[in-house]
Amino acid sequence: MLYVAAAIIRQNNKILICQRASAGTLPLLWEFPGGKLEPGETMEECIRRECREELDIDLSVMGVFAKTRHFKGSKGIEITFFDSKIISGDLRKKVHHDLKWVQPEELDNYRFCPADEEVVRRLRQNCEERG
Ligand SMILES: Nc1nc2c([nH]c(=O)n2[C@H]2C[C@H](O)[C@@H](COP(=O)(O)OP(=O)(O)OP(=O)(O)O)O2)c(=O)[nH]1
Repeated sequence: MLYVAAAIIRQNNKILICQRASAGTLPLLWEFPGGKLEPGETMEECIRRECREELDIDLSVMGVFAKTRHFKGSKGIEITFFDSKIISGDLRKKVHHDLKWVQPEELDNYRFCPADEEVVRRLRQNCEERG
């Protein structure tokens, strides 16, 4: 199982989404910022490290929004999505192809990694329920 932490970062009713690089795994698909857990760190440490490394921002982690598992053949990925806020830093695109702040109802316009589909659906539903 591959363990990944990802951040749901909200600001002014928008959510930060990131487009993966054109080279490498899942090219140009959209994702929530984050990455793979390294030995010896907690999931919270992982998400804060990845956001510092990839976006130059410091996060405050509020809680777990969702934990999902996705399988492709025998390979499994478990992603812990954290509700988070930016506490310092100016967002900078260091490794991604593109970054965007989008409203939940706009999420459908972007092609996300297959493992993110459930969370995208939940984010959309939450906004519909609030009307
Ligand atoms: N950060 C992030 N990764 C995701 C999401 N959905 C999803 O399937 N992934 C996958 C893509 C990667 O295989 C892995 C995260 O790895 P990473 O970001 O640290 O490293 P990477 O792009 O170099 O990944 P890889 O090429 O080694 O697979 O999780 C998501 O929403 N956010």
